[in-house]
Amino acid sequence: MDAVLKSLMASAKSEAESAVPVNPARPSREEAEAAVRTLIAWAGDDPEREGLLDTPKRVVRAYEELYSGYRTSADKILDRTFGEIGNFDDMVLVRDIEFHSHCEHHMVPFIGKAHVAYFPVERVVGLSKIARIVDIFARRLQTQEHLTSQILTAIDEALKPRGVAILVEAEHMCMAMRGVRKAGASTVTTQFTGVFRDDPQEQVRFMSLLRGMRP
Ligand SMILES: Nc1nc2c(ncn2[C@@H]2O[C@H](COP(=O)(O)OP(=O)(O)OP(=O)(O)O)[C@@H](O)[C@H]2O)c(=O)[nH]1
Ligand SMILES: [Zn+2]
Repeated sequence: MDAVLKSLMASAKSEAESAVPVNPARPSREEAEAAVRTLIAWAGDDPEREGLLDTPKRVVRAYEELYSGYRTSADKILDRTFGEIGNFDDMVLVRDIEFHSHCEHHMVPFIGKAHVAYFPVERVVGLSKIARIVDIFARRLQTQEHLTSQILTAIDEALKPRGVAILVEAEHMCMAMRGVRKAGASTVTTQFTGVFRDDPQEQVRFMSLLRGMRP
């Protein structure tokens, strides 16, 4: 295997875990565009025809956005917290955080919603930051399980709350558009820490709040 590719793969692995992803072996934009031209030709079309001439540029720009999570640190997002919460010591739940990610097996989208709850200790984080954390990890190559645990761990480590609960539901296009072709099948993953893990009653409350009071 080519050395650049090898080091790319090694750094991509460490990036997925680290707070500030760094990839010293990142290919140039021109190399990325050339790779898109190769894939177009391999699919069977002519990359030189008019309609496809600008496509490699567009695809690389789209990748910049879809995979922007490799260049953002979850720690930075969560480092601003607010202390004026009075006597509040109960669950904060952010429901229905929609996300788009790409499965690391086929690089096709999986699309769904994340629901995240935590029990703050003295300080809370801005609600939008929970959604930003979901986006950071969603905008990487993922499995749904890894996405679920990365979001949970980032919140758990940064806020040190009494507990974190997460439920992710998604439809995987690799199952809908190709392979087994089961459109409409959804995958649900959950993970709990602290009081959510230790107290089944809190898991029940989390699940009922997810279902309850829908507009
Ligand atoms: N656990 C898990 N599996 C996933 C996820 N996204 C895709 N997959 C599965 O990854 C598996 C890859 O299986 P392979 O047998 O290596 O690849 P494949 O021959 O393309 O598999 P098929 O999709 O069954 O055609 C498939 O079963 C996918 O459904 C995910 O987020 N989590
Ligand atoms: Zn897949």
